Amino acid sequence: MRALITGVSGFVGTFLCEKLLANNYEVFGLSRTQPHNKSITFYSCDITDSLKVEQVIDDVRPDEIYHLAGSAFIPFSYNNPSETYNTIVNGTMILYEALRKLKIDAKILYVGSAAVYGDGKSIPVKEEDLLHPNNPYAGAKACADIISEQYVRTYGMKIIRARSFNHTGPNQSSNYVCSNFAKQISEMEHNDRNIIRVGNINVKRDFLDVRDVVSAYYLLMKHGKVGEAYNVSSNKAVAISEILNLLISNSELINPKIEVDTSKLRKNDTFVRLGDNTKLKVDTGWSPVYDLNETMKDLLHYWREISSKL
Ligand SMILES: C[C@H]1O[C@H](OP(=O)(O)OP(=O)(O)OC[C@H]2O[C@@H](n3cnc4c(=O)[nH]c(N)nc43)[C@H](O)[C@@H]2O)[C@@H](O)[C@@H](O)C1=O
Repeated sequence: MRALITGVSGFVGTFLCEKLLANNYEVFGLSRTQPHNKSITFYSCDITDSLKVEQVIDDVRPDEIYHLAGSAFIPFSYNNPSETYNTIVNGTMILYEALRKLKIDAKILYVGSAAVYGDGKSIPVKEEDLLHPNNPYAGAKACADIISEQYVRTYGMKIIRARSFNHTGPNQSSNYVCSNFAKQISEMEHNDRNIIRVGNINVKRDFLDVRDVVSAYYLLMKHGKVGEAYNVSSNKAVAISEILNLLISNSELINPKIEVDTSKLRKNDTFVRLGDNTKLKVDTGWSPVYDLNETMKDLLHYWREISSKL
């Protein structure tokens, strides 16, 4: 089986690559930056470069495509809406058009985001709920989600949509909340600083371990229904303050000070993001195996290794 991962060098792409290799796939990857795994065939390519994307698809002729490429950090999108829409919306169109033009009938997992729901009316949100994007990233993901459905209905392309909720784990960029706190804490274990800088820690998020997320993508590709959207979520909402407490309780810190850094506060931050994962479980048999405390321990371990080398 030949699988192409767009955005292969990113946080999730790296874990997905390992998962597919472990399942005897021939893995091909496309990204702007070099991948961690050297045993794949890698193409240095920007997803918005239509000519190059077409060449890659023609060369690889994949059976499966996991479409992960595109920026994922919501605050970046506030100041860079055009770039965000370009990589996510245009990038998705370029991929689908290359496949259509070359008549390649690959199965595709479009990796979208739960951010598309915004502050939805129902909690937990279900796939049939309306999309209410409240930032450029969420708007772009909503557009690409709709384009994906349209390409199934119009051209019969075999696209399954994932709507992924927050995820974390070792190797994640410190842009994201869990990784940011774990990094600060691991550094504080080695220096005299006693203040953790935070944004809004009253909001609630539905977190999965990245390793459970890639298992969901693997199973969705196998058993997900073409044309359908699936929440990839834990079904549990946790306050960011609870995440912080969990990390502190697994650390050597005693009563660190928590200080709000106003530059980390966001306009229109979604208050509660919680997803119903029944459809994913029923259609694919997926079930998460990592509990949040285990994930936080692994994340702390990852940052301690880095801090100890500084
Ligand atoms: C589903 C969705 O999930 C992710 O988007 P996100 O929810 O914005 O993720 P995050 O880790 O940046 O923030 C989570 C929450 O935590 C609050 N928060 C408090 N204090 C800090 C803090 O110090 N840093 C950060 N980053 N956030 C903080 C922050 O205000 C926000 O409410 C992406 O993967 C995205 O690609 C995606 O698709």
